[in-house]
Amino acid sequence: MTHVVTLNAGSSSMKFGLFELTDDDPIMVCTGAVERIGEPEPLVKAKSSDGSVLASGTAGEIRDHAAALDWVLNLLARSFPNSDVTAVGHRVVHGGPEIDAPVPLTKASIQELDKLSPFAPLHQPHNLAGARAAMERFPNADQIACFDTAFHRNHPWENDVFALPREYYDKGVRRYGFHGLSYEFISDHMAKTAPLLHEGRVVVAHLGNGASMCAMIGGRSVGSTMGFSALDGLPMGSRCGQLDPGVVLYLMDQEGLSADEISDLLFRKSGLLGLSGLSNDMRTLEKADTRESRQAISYFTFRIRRELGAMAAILGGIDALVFTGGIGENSRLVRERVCSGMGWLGIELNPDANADNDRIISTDLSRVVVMAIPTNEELVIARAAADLLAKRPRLRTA
Ligand SMILES: Nc1ncnc2c1ncn2[C@@H]1O[C@H](COP(=O)(O)OP(=O)(O)O)[C@@H](O)[C@H]1O
Ligand SMILES: CC(=O)OP(=O)(O)O
Ligand SMILES: [Mg+2]
Repeated sequence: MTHVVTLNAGSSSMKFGLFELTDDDPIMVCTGAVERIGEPEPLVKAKSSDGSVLASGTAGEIRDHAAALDWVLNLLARSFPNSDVTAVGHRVVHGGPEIDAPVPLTKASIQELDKLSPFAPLHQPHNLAGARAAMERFPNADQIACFDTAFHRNHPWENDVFALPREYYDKGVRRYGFHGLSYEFISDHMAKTAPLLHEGRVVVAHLGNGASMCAMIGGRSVGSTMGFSALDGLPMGSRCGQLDPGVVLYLMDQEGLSADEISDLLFRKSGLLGLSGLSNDMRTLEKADTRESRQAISYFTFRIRRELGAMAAILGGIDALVFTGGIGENSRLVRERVCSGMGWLGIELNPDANADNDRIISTDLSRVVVMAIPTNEELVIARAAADLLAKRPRLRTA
């Protein structure tokens, strides 16, 4: 039996999976995550497909993504010493303007992708560090990259450009869009479980530590709230979301901040963390219930409603709204706040279903079907690895 390891480094977490390759869909053997990386009480969890818990609770210090990766690889080696890992699939956040499908990784292609790190400093370096570490740890395995940007690559031109002189577009200053693996999972899942809705106009809100929304028609992206970098659109755990570029000029001219300082401010100190002065973590904010944490949540849900209205306008109405990501899958409060006052759009939330975290959380009479679907980026990565291996049994070139 052969296996695929999947690595998915988010901005605050490292998710992973071990999948058995079969002639059909890869079968999950184990999944888990290290969460709250770099915070005082990081969380670890891992369970195998038979339900047995391999790790759970708070871990000792996990200072950064490298330490998280060590933890993951040690757990896999300890718990599944006989697994035959033929491929490691990596979530790579940025693939640039051309790549619209998974690709095999080599040392040279990793170096090329590293050039995109400034566009996604919270992710790309960790994604590529994971690939380099996996090459050392699994020297005989193929390394495969699956890109967050790929799902959006065929979206319309209007959603691909900024109104800058055209030379910048040619240099790659475009609206890429992210969270594509999550959107692909939701699109596939809906195609199988709700084919009529899948054919229609769907808005997916991926609300995690990073957050974005995607407008889809027939399961394809036609718009994303995220743009050139993973900063734009919704406010996030520690990222500002949409910002008047004049603010950046002010920070440079009047406050004398350097590019590095502005980057640190916008990526790491803003969003829910900046507004609450407390935490980037929605669980902490919901519990804290201070004025600032309430305001941070209000701004978050306000911006989601605003973007939902904008997406409904470009789609000509919506048939389904899907919540996913750590907050979307779990926070009843956020879902309730987003849906309240959206009756004009045909959204009617069922409070009991929402409280129970059901799959469908709208009423039977709601014109828009509202759903909460756990995403599974790991499965999308494992499927891509399995497909590439099936097409070209020996991928590794360097
Ligand atoms: N039960 C819960 N209630 C509210 N928020 C939750 C819950 N579980 C997880 N979250 C939130 O989900 C976010 C992390 O989402 P996740 O998708 O795992 O992040 P990442 O972007 O790092 O992949 C955090 O803000 C966390 O507080
Ligand atoms: C692109 C992005 O923001 O990813 P994450 O939500 O995993 O931080
Ligand atoms: Mg994530």
